Order: sequence, then structure tokens, then C-alpha cells
Amino acid sequence: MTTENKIHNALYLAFQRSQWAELRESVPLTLVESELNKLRGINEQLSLTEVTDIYLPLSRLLNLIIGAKQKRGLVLSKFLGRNPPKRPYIISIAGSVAVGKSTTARILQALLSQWSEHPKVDLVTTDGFLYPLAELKRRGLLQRKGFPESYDMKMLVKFISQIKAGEPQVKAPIYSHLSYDRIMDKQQVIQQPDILIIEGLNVLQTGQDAAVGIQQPFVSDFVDFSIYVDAEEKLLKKWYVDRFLQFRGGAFSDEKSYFHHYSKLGDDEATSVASNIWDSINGPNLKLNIEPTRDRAHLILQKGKDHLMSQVLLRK
Ligand SMILES: Nc1ncnc2c1ncn2[C@@H]1O[C@H](COP(=O)(O)OP(=O)(O)O)[C@@H](O)[C@H]1O
Ligand SMILES: CC(C)(COP(=O)(O)O)[C@@H](O)C(=O)NCCC(=O)O
Repeated sequence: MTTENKIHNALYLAFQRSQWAELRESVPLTLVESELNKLRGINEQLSLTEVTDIYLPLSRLLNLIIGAKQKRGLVLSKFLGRNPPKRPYIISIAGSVAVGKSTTARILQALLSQWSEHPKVDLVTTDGFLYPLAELKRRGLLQRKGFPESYDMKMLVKFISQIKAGEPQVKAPIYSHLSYDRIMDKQQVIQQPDILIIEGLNVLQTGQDAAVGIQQPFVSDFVDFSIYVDAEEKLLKKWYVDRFLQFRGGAFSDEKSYFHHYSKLGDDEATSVASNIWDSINGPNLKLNIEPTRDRAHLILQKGKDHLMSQVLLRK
């Protein structure tokens, strides 16, 4: 057994796909029509077997864990003799570019909002906290998008601490993949949801990581439950290139798109451009700054070919 496997065994309970799916059988769960429609809207390629085998048991597990936290809150209120402000339960989703963080986040948002104990589930992505394009250019970071130094970490930590403090209204910046920049005149307003899901490359990073610098506290200090979505790099690169090719026929064809010039590329050229972006930016960022944070997560979702989950690791 490799040292890495030994560490995993000590820290995590490992479930092969079929074992994890069985956990659902002991607690029958069904999808209502409104849930199904929402999920179909998230991603046409998402298989419903994946939802029932993987995401429904996960939704049930999270519901139980959140329930325990809510009970603990009641104990604390009794002890203090007053009701503390309503604080959202915070779930983070980390992982490589193109691993499926935003798809996973949106599936969980749809499923978790079905529970009467926590119907209001909001979702924030950390790309809004990337420095605006002009600032990235000024700092010479255009080829380092997604690296720790490309984010306004102070702003992100301030945002998450306001959420955690139960502030009635907290604003988050929004990123546009079309303009490749922060949208300056629009913000996302978060108003005391029951659950906040925060999704991004960097949500498990701390000051120990290569380029974050000395920054305390970290996003993970405010997070109640963290998820890392994992896959082998050769799959990640393929999913990145496939998504790029999809965008070429879709979002990039919009004249307002920062990448409009890519819409005119043929298959081979587009594949080579996307491969180069992967090899020069997203691949190195994965190895240097993202993958090393994996074993901090409470739950690791390991994906194989076609985005199918092969293994689930849950912290003991
Ligand atoms: N469970 C899934 N089943 C099928 N395709 C998926 C699944 N999750 C993600 N994808 C596809 O993989 C690509 C990357 O997913 P996305 O959620 O955009 O990743 P990220 O937010 O990590 O960059 C997209 O093309 C998406 O449609
Ligand atoms: C916007 C991203 C940094 C991801 O940000 P996240 O939401 O994970 O914080 C990434 O998708 C990106 O644009 N990377 C730069 C290289 C590329 O074009 O893929």
C-alpha cells in the first residue's frame, strides 16, 4: 500500500460507487417532477442514474449533518438564554477547472432546497472575486487567472465572514465568462439563506499554500462542510477541451465575447488552443495550488470516465 493510500485509509471512509449507491436503498428517496425538471435544466448530459446513485445519498447525508448542527444551535441558545442571529450553513466545493464544480454545486442546490428544514439554498462562485481584468493586466496576472494571487482574497474572506456572522444582506461580485471580467454594475445579494454553497478552485487554500501569502483567516475557517471534486488530469484536460469546443459554437460566437475570435477556429486549431491554455495555466495551477488542498476536504468525490463517480471518501 502506498503512503498516500495509507493516509487516505486513516482519514477517510471509502465507498466504491455501488456501496455508496446502496446507502440510498436503505433510505428510499424519490425525485418529484419539479426536481427532475430543475436538474434537466442544469446539464443535459447529467445522467439521472448519477443523480439517484450519487447525489441523492449525498443530499441525505448533508441533511443529517445540517440537522445535527441545527440541534447544536438550539442547545447553545438554551445555554446562552438568547437566540443568536440566523447563520447560514456553509458548504464549499473545490476542485480543478472543468472537473464539474459548478454542475455539482447546482445539483446540490436543487436537491438540498427540497428539504423542509433548509429550503433556501444560495450559490456563490468565487470567480466574482477574481481581480477585474484591468487590475489583472496591471499586475501582470493575465496568464495566471485562477492562481491564488489572481483573487482578491481579502474581499472573499470579508464576504464569507459577513455571511457567517448572519448579516441580513451581503453582496458578492459577479464574474462574466462572456466579457472575461467582473460585472461592475451588478452584484449578487445574499439574504440569510439556510445554506450557502460556495464553489471555486481556491476554497480549501490556506496561507501554507504556495502563493496565497500570509492571509488569515482563510475561507475554510468559515466553512461547515467542504467537498473536493477529483479526477485524473488526463480526464480533466479532455473535459476542458470538450467544453471549449462547445463554447466555440455557443458563447464564443457572441460578438461581445472576449473570446469571439476563437469562434472562427476549426476543430484542430480550437483543440490545440484549448490544450495550450490547459498546459500553460489550468494544469500547472491544479498541480501547484489545487490538488494539494484535496485532503483537507470533509468529502472527496472521485470521478472517472464520462463524469461518473467511481469512489466517495468521507472523513471519519
Ligand atoms: N455530472 C456530469 N455529467 C456530465 N457532464 C458533466 C457533469 N459535470 C460536469 N459536466 C460537464 O463538464 C464540463 C465542466 O463542468 P463545470 O461544472 O462547468 O466545471 P467547473 O465548474 O469545475 O469548471 C462541462 O462541459 C459540463 O457540462
Ligand atoms: C474563472 C476561472 C479562474 C475559474 O474560477 P473559479 O470560479 O473556480 O474561482 C477559470 O475558469 C479560468 O478562466 N481560468 C483561466 C484559464 C482559462 O481560460 O481556462
